[in-house]
Amino acid sequence: MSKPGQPPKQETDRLFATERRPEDFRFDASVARVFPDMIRRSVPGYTTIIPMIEVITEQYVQAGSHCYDLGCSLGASTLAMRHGIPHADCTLVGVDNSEAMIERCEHYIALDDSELPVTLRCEDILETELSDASVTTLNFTLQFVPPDQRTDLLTRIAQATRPGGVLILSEKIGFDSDQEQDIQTRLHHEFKRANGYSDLEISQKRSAIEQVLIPETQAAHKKRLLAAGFDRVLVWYQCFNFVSMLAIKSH
Ligand SMILES: Nc1ncnc2c1ncn2[C@@H]1O[C@H](C[S@+](CC[C@H]([NH3+])C(=O)[O-])CC(=O)[O-])[C@@H](O)[C@H]1O
Ligand SMILES: O=C(O)C(=O)Cc1ccccc1
Repeated sequence: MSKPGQPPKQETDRLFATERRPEDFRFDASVARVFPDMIRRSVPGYTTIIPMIEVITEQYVQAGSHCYDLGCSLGASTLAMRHGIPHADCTLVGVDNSEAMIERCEHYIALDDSELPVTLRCEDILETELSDASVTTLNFTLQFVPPDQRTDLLTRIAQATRPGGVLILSEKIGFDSDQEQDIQTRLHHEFKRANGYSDLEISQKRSAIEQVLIPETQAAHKKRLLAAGFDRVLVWYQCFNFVSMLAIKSH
């Protein structure tokens, strides 16, 4: 790994460029090494969503509260939250169960010049302790949690959230209409092609994530967020089949 003060070495994502045996996608060391390049070239809107997480955090963070970034990977959303928190008495916690991600994330946090302390936990977000929260982020993480465990997690988040607090939830979504599903999937694949991915890379990645990234419709997400204890849910961003929602707990 890199020395303190130096950024971890980042590589271009070529993980699916040559023929591989079919295997489920995992957040291991080879993914962590290419992750900034992979997510920027694969998720339409990611480069807009990250700076907006700072703006939303600034709007909803409360003095003396806890802020959580669940599934923080290398800390892009964690750092956006950090820059949006003006209170020195807030606690910011990043959680990810991939050791390779957390290890590299520590370096990025150390290189950032904000003074707010960040606690990183290498833990399962289904088990991590949550309390007294004002802003929680699930930036493209819930999609990797098995669907039958999503309600429990969102209920725990809602219960831990103060009145007036929020959850920022970004997800790859699915559509009820097969026609819309086909159009949005095609546009997403065109986005990847425009970013230099080949047809082989697109199709091998698609097979690798099929069993681990389970999209749901926007309606299913809204319904679950309300059932979990949030009072208002709105979509603040959509690009093709990728959306970001804001779930708000009333005062
Ligand atoms: N049960 C779990 N417990 C803990 N971590 C988990 C779990 N399941 C998945 N993860 C972690 O969630 C992260 C999802 S990536 C988030 C991007 C980041 N938010 C960003 O804004 O750059 C999104 C993507 O790759 O599409 C990975 O680091 C997993 O290890
Ligand atoms: O690459 C894709 O096709 C995606 O749907 C997004 C993605 C981004 C990073 C890891 C897994 C999935």
